[in-house]
Amino acid sequence: MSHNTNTSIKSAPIAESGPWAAAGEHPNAVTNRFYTYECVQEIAAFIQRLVPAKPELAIICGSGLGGLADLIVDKTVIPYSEIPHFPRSTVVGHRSNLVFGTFNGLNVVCMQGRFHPYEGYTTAMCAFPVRVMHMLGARSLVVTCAAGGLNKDYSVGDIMLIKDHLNLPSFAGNNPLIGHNDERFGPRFPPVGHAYDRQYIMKMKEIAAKYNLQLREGVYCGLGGPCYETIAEINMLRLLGGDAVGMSTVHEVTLAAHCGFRTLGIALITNKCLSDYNSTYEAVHEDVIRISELKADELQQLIFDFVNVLKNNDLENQH
Ligand SMILES: O=P(O)(O)O[C@H]1O[C@H](CO)[C@@H](O)[C@H]1O
Ligand code: HPA
Repeated sequence: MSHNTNTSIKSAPIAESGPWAAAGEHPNAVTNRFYTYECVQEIAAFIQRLVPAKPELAIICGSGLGGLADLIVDKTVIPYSEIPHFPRSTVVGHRSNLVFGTFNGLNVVCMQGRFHPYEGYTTAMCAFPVRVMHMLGARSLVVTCAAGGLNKDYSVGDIMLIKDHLNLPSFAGNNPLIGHNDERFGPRFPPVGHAYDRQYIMKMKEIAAKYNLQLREGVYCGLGGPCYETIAEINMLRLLGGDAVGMSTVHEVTLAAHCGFRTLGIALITNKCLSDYNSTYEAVHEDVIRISELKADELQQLIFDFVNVLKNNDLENQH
């Protein structure tokens, strides 16, 4: 009896790679769950051979917001599939390219497509490109995402600057920094209370004011997904102080804070989170993409102008 059980486990190494990986059919068929410092170095060296110019700003594009990368000039586009050890984006609205070039005159690296835990990647795998971009030389990060509006004052299409986050997977022991800490990346116990740079937030508000645009400022709740929230969960997140909810960003910003990035987080409110049991509305990804694409120009303009702040070094406490 026990012999048979062992035999069947051996022939289907689920813990290693999953049955789909054995068949080689699933895009997430990855077995390496951790990226060592040496692995990040290998990836950075590979990229540097293709793109010698040092990026100063890293940008991560959220769902439906990848059009920003198309505005980069003198571009080098490296598909994730051509970068050693890189995962692939599998979600509609996320392309799978690392794009280098200049944006408003500044050297940038842009993730045109991100990775989410619900795609089957660990949070460490989802976030590790942040370390690659840091190793390439970037010290400022702009993270964008689509999010549901928990705050009842918010409307669809609002742009929310993220002032803080609730990393809910981390509450359940799912933090990208779990495991061996390589001090070359950052400290074992990193502070994250100021993960979202206050000066960047203030500068972005000033920029928006020039366009008579009122930006929201709030707390982003990061969940694992892929289900949108139940009504009870929406009510709970509101009680916890959440203003917007999504399935990304928090693990990326955690690694960014760990390695010392200054980060600006921008959430586009693509749908309202309704807590009325009589309402028939449900969030759907098609709406998320549609609203993101509708508002992309506005967001791109704000980030374009924000680059002037970085170029002119128009900041205090630059570290
Ligand atoms: O956070 P981004 O990648 O913008 O995407 C958001 O949109 C998807 C749900 O519609 C989820 O992946 C959620 O996190
Ligand atoms: N919930 C979670 N993630 C999201 C949502 C939402 O309502 N909208 C866009 N991404």
